[in-house]
Amino acid sequence: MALQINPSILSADFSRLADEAKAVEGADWLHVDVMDNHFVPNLTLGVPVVDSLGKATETPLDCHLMIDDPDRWAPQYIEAGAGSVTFHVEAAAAPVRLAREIRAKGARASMALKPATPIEPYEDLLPELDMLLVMTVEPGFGGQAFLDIMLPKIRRTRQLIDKHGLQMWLQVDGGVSAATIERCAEAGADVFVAGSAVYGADDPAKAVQALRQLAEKATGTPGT
Ligand SMILES: O=C(CO)[C@@H](O)[C@H](O)COP(=O)(O)O
Repeated sequence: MALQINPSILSADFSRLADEAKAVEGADWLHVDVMDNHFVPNLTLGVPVVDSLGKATETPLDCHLMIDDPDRWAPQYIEAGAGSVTFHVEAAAAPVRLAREIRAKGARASMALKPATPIEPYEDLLPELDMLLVMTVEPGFGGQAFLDIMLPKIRRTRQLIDKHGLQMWLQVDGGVSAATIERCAEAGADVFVAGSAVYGADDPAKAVQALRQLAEKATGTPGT
């Protein structure tokens, strides 16, 4: 299991996005939070910004769609350069069809669960996915406190992935920091999104390295 750290640009300075993306080169993916002010009560960015960001950095883009109607919009994010597209199961009309379409267009297909959405009803969908995202805050804003009560869901998701012998990744997002990443890693997460813990640090690249070391220490696993 390779551990990955994905800085979230939600906590970056939006007036200098290209520089902020370059500041974390060496991270595995750049996490891009797309919010529409309908699925979540916040508005961030859309397809044209993803298109520009992809041209400004070598780091692949991990686009997290916190939007209504991802079935309609996801393909446009792939065309704009996203290497991984996460849709929320609570918003998707046809999650299996959407995951297959994302893969067919050449991106990694990922599905997210809000804190109150259980994993168990979606066990049979796991083989259709390259990553499952367990939200560890209510989606919508950076800088929120990590929800400890999500640790059992992370553990149960890891057990289901292993039970089916899948190679898919298990991502956590929200409140991930030096204080919480080890618990997430011990519970079985292998992809860690961190916004304020990276962009709130004096040196974002060093913060990425420090988080990686903590996750590796917790699992005894070398990262990528
Ligand atoms: O999706 C979201 C919030 O909805 C996240 O990606 C946040 O951007 C993470 O920020 P921190 O909690 O790490 O500050």
